[in-house]
Amino acid sequence: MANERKFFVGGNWKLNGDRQSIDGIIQFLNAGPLDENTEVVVSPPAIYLDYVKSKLGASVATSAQNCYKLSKGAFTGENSAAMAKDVGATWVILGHSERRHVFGETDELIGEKVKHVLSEGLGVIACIGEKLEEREANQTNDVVFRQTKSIAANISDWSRVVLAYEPVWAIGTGKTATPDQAQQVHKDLREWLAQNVSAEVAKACRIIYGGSVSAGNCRELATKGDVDGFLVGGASLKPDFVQIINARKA
Ligand SMILES: O=C[C@H](O)COP(=O)(O)O
Repeated sequence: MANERKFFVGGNWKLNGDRQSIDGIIQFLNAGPLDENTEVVVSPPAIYLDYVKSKLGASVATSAQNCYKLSKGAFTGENSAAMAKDVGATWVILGHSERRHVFGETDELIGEKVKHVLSEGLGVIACIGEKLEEREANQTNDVVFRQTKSIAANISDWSRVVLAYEPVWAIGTGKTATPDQAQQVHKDLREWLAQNVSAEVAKACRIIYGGSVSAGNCRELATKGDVDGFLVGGASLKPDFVQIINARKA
């Protein structure tokens, strides 16, 4: 069933890239061609945000991979949304599973960051997702609803939020959720939004999938009615990313 949500594809480069490899990524992105019906965002390491923005064509936006909950101060090693905005970024990824599980970020801190980033005028790609043991214990919805609840409590403007469902067991493992598994969670999340936020937000909010998305599996995933795009890790560093951006193109 067609809907009015614009397909959204983000490339999360994680802790990868140097000027030489980044030049290669910029080259294939600028060459495209990229489906104009897809909103495209790339998220380089913060150190390269300015460089990437200065070289990319205007149709691709940039995002920070994280930021602190305040705009400045004595917080050695952190970056802020204000700084990302200053170098042209329009989005920040928050709550990525690596932030949650490698760096110990809590639902509470992620909620505070969501609130802060929106107050700075940027968009938020808010990530949620269950671990393998949680899925096996039938706790997937409990986990993603709990994570979404603490994000939702801090959202002042849903038009600047994209929800990224990324099952932890599928990230970087080559083990993708099946299109039906992804669709089921996305549908359940949309129902949660309808019941806990509003029918309008549930209808308009993009819910994107992340976890071993590739040129080979993106088209089938993209046929699912509640899959509104992707957050891509490893494959966003390769020319395959163009095929993923174009997953809905005939
Ligand atoms: O943010 C992206 C996700 O962590 C997915 O990464 P991946 O495509 O390498 O599995």
